[in-house]
This record gives sequence, structure tokens and C-alpha cells, in this order.
Amino acid sequence: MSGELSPIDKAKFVAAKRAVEYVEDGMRVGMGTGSTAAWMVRCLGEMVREEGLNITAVPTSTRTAELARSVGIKVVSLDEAKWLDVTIDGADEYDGNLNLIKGGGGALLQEKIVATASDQMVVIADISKQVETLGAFPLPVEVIPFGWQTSKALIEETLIGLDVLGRTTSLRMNGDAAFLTDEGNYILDLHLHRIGNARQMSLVLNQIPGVVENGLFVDICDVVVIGYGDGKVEVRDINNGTVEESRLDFVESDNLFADLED
Ligand SMILES: O=C(CO)[C@H](O)[C@H](O)COP(=O)(O)O
Repeated sequence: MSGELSPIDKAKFVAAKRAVEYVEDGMRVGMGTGSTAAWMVRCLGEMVREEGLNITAVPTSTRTAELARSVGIKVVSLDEAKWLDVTIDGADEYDGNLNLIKGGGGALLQEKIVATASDQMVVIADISKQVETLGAFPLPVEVIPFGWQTSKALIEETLIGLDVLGRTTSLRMNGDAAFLTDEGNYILDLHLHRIGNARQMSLVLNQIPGVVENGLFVDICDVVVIGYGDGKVEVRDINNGTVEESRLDFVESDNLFADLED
């Protein structure tokens, strides 16, 4: 990437820049996956290199692990870290209760395990991710490859009894082949348009044989940091609503932007 960043990238950057203020010296930090999370990794990398911040990171994908290492962050497995102080991750949608749809990047399983093993989950997003009701974004469901068509049929049958507007499902592809998660599983995208009861949907989906996990994050996220293209940042807290509005200066530091590819 070269030249001026787009407003959407600036929004992602300022959200990430504000969110890394939740990270303190000595913390064990869960690192999400996706283009917004990548900004957070770069910001933390800069703090490690420039300010001597001492953190240990647990990434949620091989992509994030590679990026974290490349910017100088110490990476360990979740089993080594055992428990995390904070996880910072992106999302595909968030609603007024800070419930989420995640998994657009295919990393929902590790993301959910890591977020659940954290004292606090901070989501970073631009305002386009905000919805009144979850479901406009297709809901990713990770299934094992064995008998995946049976799992797909069972999911479609189950959807008949649930409060949704659409019921089509599709196998996520990577070119001509099925997309494979880091665990070697498939992703089914559920085109539901509106999810009336996210908690019920999540519980029901995870009962279906072959389903490993779904992309609904209910009662997991504590804080959403929302970035805007003009540098405005809003912080919403699950207990207190909007707790802060501020503006961050946008400085195109070579350290952060020199190696951008996506
Ligand atoms: O859940 C995710 C990956 O599994 C991502 O956080 C989500 O897809 C948002 O990605 P981006 O920040 O690129 O919009």
C-alpha cells in the first residue's frame, strides 16, 4: 500500500491506536485477526520497539502470528500463556449490547477461545460494523470436513424453527477449493439477514453434529472502540454505554506504514 490511506483505513487505525491504551507493561495480550486487528498489531509492535513495552502475545491465526513476530512482538501459545489480560480484535458486526458476528476472516474458532480466556475483550471497528440487529453479515459456522453436507442440511433444517429472515447457506470457497481454517475445517456462511435471538441461535448451532463453533460472540465483548475516517474515536463500554469521545491525530509514521501490503 502506498500514498494516502483511505478514510476506512484511517478509521481502523485510530480505533486500533486508542485500543492499545488498554495494554500495559507485562500484560498477556490476545491478538485478533483481520485488517483492523492488523493495525493493532502494528501499533503494539511500534510500542515494543520504540518504548520498550514488554508484552506476550497469543495470536488467533497464523497470519496474525507472522505479523506479530515481524514487528518484534513475543508470541506464545494460549497453553503457554494460560490466561490473558486483554484481547483486542476486529468484528464483522456489533450491536447495541456489544454482541458480535465474527469470522469474516475465517479465524472465529481461535478468536472465540482466546477472547473467552481473557479478562477483557476490546473490539476495534469502524462505524460501518454497527447494526441494530445482527445478521446482515453472513454468519460463519466452522464445520469439520467429514460429512459437511450432512451438517449443512441439519443446519438448514434447524433454521426453520428460528427467528431469521433468510435461510440459505453456502460453503466458503478459496478459488476452486473449499476455504480451510487454521484447524483444517470448512466454513459455512449462513445468509440470515436478521438474527432475532443471537443467544438461542448460537446455542442451537453448536448442538449440531459436525459444527465446531459459530461466529456469534454473545456476552463476550466488554468494550467497542469505534474509529471514524476523520480521526474521531468513540469508546462504548458494556456497563456504561458511550464513555468517551475523542479525536486522534493521524501521523503517517514510517514504522507503521512502510511495510503495508493489504
Ligand atoms: O472475525 C474476523 C476474522 O475471523 C475479523 O475480525 C472480522 O472479519 C473483521 O475483519 P476486518 O477488520 O478485516 O474488517
